[in-house]
Amino acid sequence: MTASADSSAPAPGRPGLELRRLSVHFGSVAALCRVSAGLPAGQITCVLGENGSGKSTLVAVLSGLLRHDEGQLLVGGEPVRFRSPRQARAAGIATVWDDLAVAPLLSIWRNFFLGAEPTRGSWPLRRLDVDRAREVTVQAMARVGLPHLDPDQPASTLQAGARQSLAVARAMHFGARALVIDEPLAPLTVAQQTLLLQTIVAARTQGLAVVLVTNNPRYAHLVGDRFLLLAHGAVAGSLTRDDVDASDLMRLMAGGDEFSALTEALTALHPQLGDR
Ligand SMILES: Nc1ncnc2c1ncn2[C@@H]1O[C@H](COP(=O)(O)OP(=O)(O)OP(=O)(O)O)[C@@H](O)[C@H]1O
Repeated sequence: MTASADSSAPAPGRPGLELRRLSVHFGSVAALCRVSAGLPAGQITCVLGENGSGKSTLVAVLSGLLRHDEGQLLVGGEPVRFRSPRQARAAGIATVWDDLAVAPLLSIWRNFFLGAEPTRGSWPLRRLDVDRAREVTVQAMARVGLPHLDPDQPASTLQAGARQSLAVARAMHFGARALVIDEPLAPLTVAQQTLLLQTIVAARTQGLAVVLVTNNPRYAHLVGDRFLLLAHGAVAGSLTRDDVDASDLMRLMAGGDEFSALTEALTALHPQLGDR
């Protein structure tokens, strides 16, 4: 499997997420200002923008760390306002953080289940089904591009990229409807990036709504189906893969006036686009 976008039809999934005129303020600063966007199931939506454009704020809202103060976040068509990350997870939104919370000394399979281990037998003789846990972990990791993994290795032996894959495999196994990935800040090797992209594509193929926050347009263009461009907390463009190529995205990301001018030019070229 390559890291390029997979054109095969995604598996039918549950409805994705939608933002409707969603705003978040910090005092007088509008970190997000009336942002409307669909984040559909079975598609990878890349959120792009300069520093301070509102990307982290969007991740915080989706993952339940921050509450929006105006507008709506719809999950499967239902408006929600999360009070905690636990509520976001319960609604099926899995967030993969850069500084991923893995328990480094625990085995990979322990990290995979973290409190949801399979058991066998019935009470009072119920006990952990370690063989099953190992088997499920190996299968789930293979689905995201890491076959033949030793599930007994400590999670600390996984490299960056593979640690994100573990979190994604876990989210897919436990039935998440959406996956939010904040691009790793640490530089990844080409192999690590390829693995992460494979993992993201696997989640899309399983029908999850994938939201990938990145500063890297080339990276985004490799896998993205849709591109949500933020500038100063507002939507500066909402484009599909057919509307832009990698160099358009790169120029859009170049910043400042060029960013706005090119967004306007692209929007004019595609009158059906704009603030969707
Ligand atoms: N806790 C906060 N208190 C006050 N202002 C904040 C807070 N968090 C973010 N902001 C402001 O909200 C705006 C959006 O910030 P945000 O961190 O979401 O942008 P970003 O696109 O993620 O930037 P970066 O790529 O640098 O992380 C910025 O103007 C920022 O200064």
